[in-house]
Amino acid sequence: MLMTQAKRRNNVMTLFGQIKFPKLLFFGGILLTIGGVAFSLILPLEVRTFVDSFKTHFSMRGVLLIVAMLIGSTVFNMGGGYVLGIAGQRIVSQLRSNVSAHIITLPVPFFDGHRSAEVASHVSSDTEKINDLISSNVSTLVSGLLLTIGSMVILFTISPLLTIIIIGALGLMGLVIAPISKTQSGLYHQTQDQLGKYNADLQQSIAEIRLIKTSDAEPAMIKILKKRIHQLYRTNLRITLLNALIDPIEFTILMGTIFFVFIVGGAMVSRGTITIGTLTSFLIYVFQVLTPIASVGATLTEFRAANGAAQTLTELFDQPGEATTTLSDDVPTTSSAITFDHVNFSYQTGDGPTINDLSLTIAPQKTTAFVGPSGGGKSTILSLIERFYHLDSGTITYAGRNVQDIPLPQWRASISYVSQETSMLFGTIRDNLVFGLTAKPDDDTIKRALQSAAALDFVNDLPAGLDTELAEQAQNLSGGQIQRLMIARAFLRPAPIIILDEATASLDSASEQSIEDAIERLQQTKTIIIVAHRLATVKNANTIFFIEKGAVTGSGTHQSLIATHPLYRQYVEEQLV
Ligand SMILES: Nc1ncnc2c1ncn2[C@@H]1O[C@H](COP(=O)(O)OP(=O)(O)OP(=O)(O)O)[C@@H](O)[C@H]1O
Repeated sequence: MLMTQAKRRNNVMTLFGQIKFPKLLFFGGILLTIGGVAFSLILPLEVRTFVDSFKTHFSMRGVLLIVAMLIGSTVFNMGGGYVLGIAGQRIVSQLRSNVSAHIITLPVPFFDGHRSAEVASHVSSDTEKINDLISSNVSTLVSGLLLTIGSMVILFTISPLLTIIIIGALGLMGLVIAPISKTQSGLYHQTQDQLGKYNADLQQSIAEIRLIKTSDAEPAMIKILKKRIHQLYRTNLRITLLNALIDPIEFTILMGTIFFVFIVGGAMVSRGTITIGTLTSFLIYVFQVLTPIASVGATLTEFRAANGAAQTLTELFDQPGEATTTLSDDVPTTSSAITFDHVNFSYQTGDGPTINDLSLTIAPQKTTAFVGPSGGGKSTILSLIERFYHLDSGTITYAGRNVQDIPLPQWRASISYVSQETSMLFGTIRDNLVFGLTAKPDDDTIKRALQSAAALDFVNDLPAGLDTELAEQAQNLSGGQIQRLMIARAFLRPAPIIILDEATASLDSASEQSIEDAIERLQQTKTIIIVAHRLATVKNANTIFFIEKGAVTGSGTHQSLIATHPLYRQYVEEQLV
């Protein structure tokens, strides 16, 4: 299951609360279906008159009336099905767009706890299940229900005894099918989860294909995938078994009932209680009632499948998203100090605190660096500045104002973030450089940013320049080239704070030097925050904080730390800085 807590409620109806329900289309479709049902209900009465007229004459008028009713019922049912289908598509497309938008607003901790491909698989396949339900099954259910009620009323006026036989058959059908359909529903939910896990593993293996090959892990990965496929196969086998049971059971009950009605009805005809026409019309009603009732089992199963799918989607909607107020002009343009005041923070993994009573000030229009042993909490400090996580206690202030009080979009717009991961999207180099910018810069501005990031030369050398399409994960560029593009992207954002998290790790020394020069120029107007393992990258920083176990164990310039911090000095000696 995507989320752990299953709730007792009608998930499909809860899900409809998330959208603007297309009432006009829905009720229009139902009205047309009712029209179709009305024709189907009158038809057997006309057949009765027609059959009974055989004794005296052959009624051509009767034939024409029956044909007209058949056409009427077909046209109305088609119209009803089509209009309800449109309503279904509207609902599903709204659901898809709402759930996609909601996922994008979910906070970072949600993604720490869920595999992205699993979530994506749920969203696409679960909405498809709702689509199946609305576009095909709602009209079947509505017409089946109306036809059954209408037919039963008419049947009762024709022959209460025969009607009781049919009610008995219906009860039997319900008793047999209800438990099967309930089991099927649970199994459908299970397959959705298993499919999600299989998709996640498959996507991960494709994304990490180089790692798999270099680790000689093909057999192990194939084994994992086969295990997932086997689980899915076993669940689907159980569904297949239940499907195989349902149809013959329904057919036997249907045929048995018709045979029984024939016997009892035949006896009534021979005694003269009813006419042959009445028996014929009765049998047509029986078909009309039992056929939808037989498919009610399948429809209910589909409804349960959709309900299972809807459960995952409602749970997804229940996850609170981050505030996404629209960006106003209130974006800070000048730099101010960022101050951590007794900040404590732990990840939800329960591994204890990652940041311990951290107090420090990042000076405006200066370069501040964080260094220290791996796992010490440097990237976490950056995530806290970005407000990816909530603090356990303490405050982070900007210009004396608690950053929690600054609207999130405004705060994020104040920061250009270059992460350790090579974050490039599909599209051209230009698309990637201007990603997220509301005012699209012209080519000259883009080229200046590329120049500052020491990326202009290689972009110019590409066959299509700025319009070069990037492969998945930008595999057609080198690690250093991607990093330079990410830095250029940060330079293009009009943000007063620039965060570089190991952003220059894969650069050659010439590129690194030109980026250091660019940073020095930027520092006149912006606050630069750098995390780096290579001390050569940070030795010119105005302040360096040495972070160990989530706390500052030393701070100052490169020279002062060499003098005061033995571990820093040891790093310097090891790295020959
Ligand atoms: N998303 C996360 N969920 C749970 N724990 C995390 C998460 N990110 C980091 N941690 C843990 O928090 C601790 C600090 O990690 P962090 O990445 O901040 O360290 P770092 O100093 O930046 O390390 P490095 O220099 O290796 O990048 C580590 O123990 C890490 O395992």
